[in-house]
Amino acid sequence: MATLVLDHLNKIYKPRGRAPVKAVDDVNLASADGEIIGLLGSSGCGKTSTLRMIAGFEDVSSGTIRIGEQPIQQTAPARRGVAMAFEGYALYPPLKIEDNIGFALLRQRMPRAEVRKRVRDIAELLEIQPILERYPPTISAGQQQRASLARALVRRAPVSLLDEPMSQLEPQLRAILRARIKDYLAAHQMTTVFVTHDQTEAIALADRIAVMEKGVLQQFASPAELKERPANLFVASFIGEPPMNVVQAEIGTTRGARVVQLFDRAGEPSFTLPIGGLGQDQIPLAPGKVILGIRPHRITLADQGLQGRIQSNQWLGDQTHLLIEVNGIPLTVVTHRRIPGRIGDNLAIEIPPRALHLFEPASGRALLHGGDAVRAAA
Ligand SMILES: Nc1ncnc2c1ncn2[C@@H]1O[C@H](COP(=O)(O)OP(=O)(O)OP(=O)(O)O)[C@@H](O)[C@H]1O
Repeated sequence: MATLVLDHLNKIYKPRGRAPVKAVDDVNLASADGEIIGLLGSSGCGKTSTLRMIAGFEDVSSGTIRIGEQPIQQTAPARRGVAMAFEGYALYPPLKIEDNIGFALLRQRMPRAEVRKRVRDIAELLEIQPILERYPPTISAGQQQRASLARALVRRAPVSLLDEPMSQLEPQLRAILRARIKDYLAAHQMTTVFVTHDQTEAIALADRIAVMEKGVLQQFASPAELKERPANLFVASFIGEPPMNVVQAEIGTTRGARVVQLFDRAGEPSFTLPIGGLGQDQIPLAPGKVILGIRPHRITLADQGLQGRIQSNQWLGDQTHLLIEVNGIPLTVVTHRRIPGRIGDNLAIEIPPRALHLFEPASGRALLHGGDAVRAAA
């Protein structure tokens, strides 16, 4: 167990004959001891480059990486106290899976019997006991991936790095292993960074998630915080399934009361929502254009309220996803009830103040989270 710190970390690739690529842009991040961190973002956002710099397989362009108090970017990969599970597995073909997994422990001169026990235990956890006697080229991609993961986890290194550790596994097995891996990491207090582009995986496994986009760390926070208090419109739209509703809007006043005026896709004024209680004391909300975010789960169905028309209605077994058009604005709504309405039927909704998130149009920066303002006013 150790802390991991990334301090103004940058990676610029300079491919021959092509323009330089800034893959990692001034990333700052500090883990707690034994913390599990998910690096989450879409393809090409710099997750793997960050992981490979920590492991020592990629040079740092500038900035510092520290494990504990120790800067490590000049230290050889094998001496960093880092164990990595590679996306491409990187198993040694001439060694049996058991020997692949135990290799680093034997090199540390751990007694053979102890290595064997540790390897057997991790193999059981990852359900690969039946292939321990086999060689890498003779097993499936999913088995190779679990062998590679076992080889990293068995070491209980100060820092473990896992690159898309379960991408080859079917969803059911992935969900089971996720829970077991989380237990294992917590039991051994293993500081871990794992890369994923799957937000369900990030939310299930991580204590905190670092959301990256275009090499820039957008927010580093707990899953709940990312949902309730997204730092900007990118995080707000990226985290949450189905994604947040995003509507052009304007803060104004109607008959002395503060409201947010929503606009439809053609830029025509649609309906207004009262926001009298939000941010009244702090007054962070000057009149003017904003982007309004509304989480689908926070919209409620009501007997009376905003009148809408159903555009789609899907029951997914445990929740209903509705698309409801309210005066030219389509809104996704999620409810855990089964809703009988058909396409074209009328349905009324309510959008409580705590459902609202307001963002600055130019920068996307969050201005106000309705939940915070409602809590502050209570
Ligand atoms: N060796 C390289 N030379 C030049 N550019 C590179 C190199 N490796 C990565 N890049 C570029 O750097 C950026 C970040 O790549 P990186 O692999 O870190 O992203 P990622 O988030 O891990 O993506 P993915 O999820 O697809 O693996 C991308 O634009 C990529 O094309």
